[in-house]
Amino acid sequence: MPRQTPVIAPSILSADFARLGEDTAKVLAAGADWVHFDVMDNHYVPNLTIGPMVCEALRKYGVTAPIDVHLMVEPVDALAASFAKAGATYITFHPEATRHVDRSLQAIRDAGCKPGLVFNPATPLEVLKYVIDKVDLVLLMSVNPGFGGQSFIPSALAKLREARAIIDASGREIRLEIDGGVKVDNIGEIAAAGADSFVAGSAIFNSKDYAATIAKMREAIASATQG
Ligand SMILES: O=C(CO)[C@H](O)[C@H](O)COP(=O)(O)O
Repeated sequence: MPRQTPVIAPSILSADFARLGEDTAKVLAAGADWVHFDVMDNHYVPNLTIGPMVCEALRKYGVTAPIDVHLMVEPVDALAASFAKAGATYITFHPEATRHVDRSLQAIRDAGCKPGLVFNPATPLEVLKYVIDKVDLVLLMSVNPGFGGQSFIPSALAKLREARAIIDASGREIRLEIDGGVKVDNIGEIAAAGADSFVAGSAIFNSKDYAATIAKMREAIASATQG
């Protein structure tokens, strides 16, 4: 199956929360494809961020791009349902944060969203083989979740190759996303390892020129994967 068109998904965890609508619109106007929306509950991860009301507010502000909600919460189901109502496009969660992974995935699809699973750096991909027909997105964490601005964990490259083989063998169109420490200077090797969707927070929002940074990321992906 041909590789899906690369997607750049800036993590608004690194945006200016005092001007979230404006900063989100600015990064989309600069060429970003999706909005990556990190939800932290100070329980599953040691940090606290934003919930469904903020997702709904971004929709009301005029954001029409896909909103890629990454739930770092436990339990999962009630918040996933609220995010579906709030305008989420993708909703991903960590398999260890829910008792019934298959049921949680199905509930997200039944609510009209695209479901996905997220794997921490030391979490094996084993569960994927049982639910591969129910996921539209596989997200590999290349940092331990909870904070932006951490360094990329190199073992994520081998795990990307492993996930890519599982996805290709499924014959389904499933996106393979990477999150954590993604920068202009490593995004090429990350793409070559099999990722097609790239979350980047600090690399984009801490740069002076969002458009130039996103363009450099796209160039690095293209030169690492074409030919
Ligand atoms: O989920 C996350 C942390 O849990 C963030 O999306 C991720 O770390 C992105 O930030 P950066 O690109 O700065 O590493």
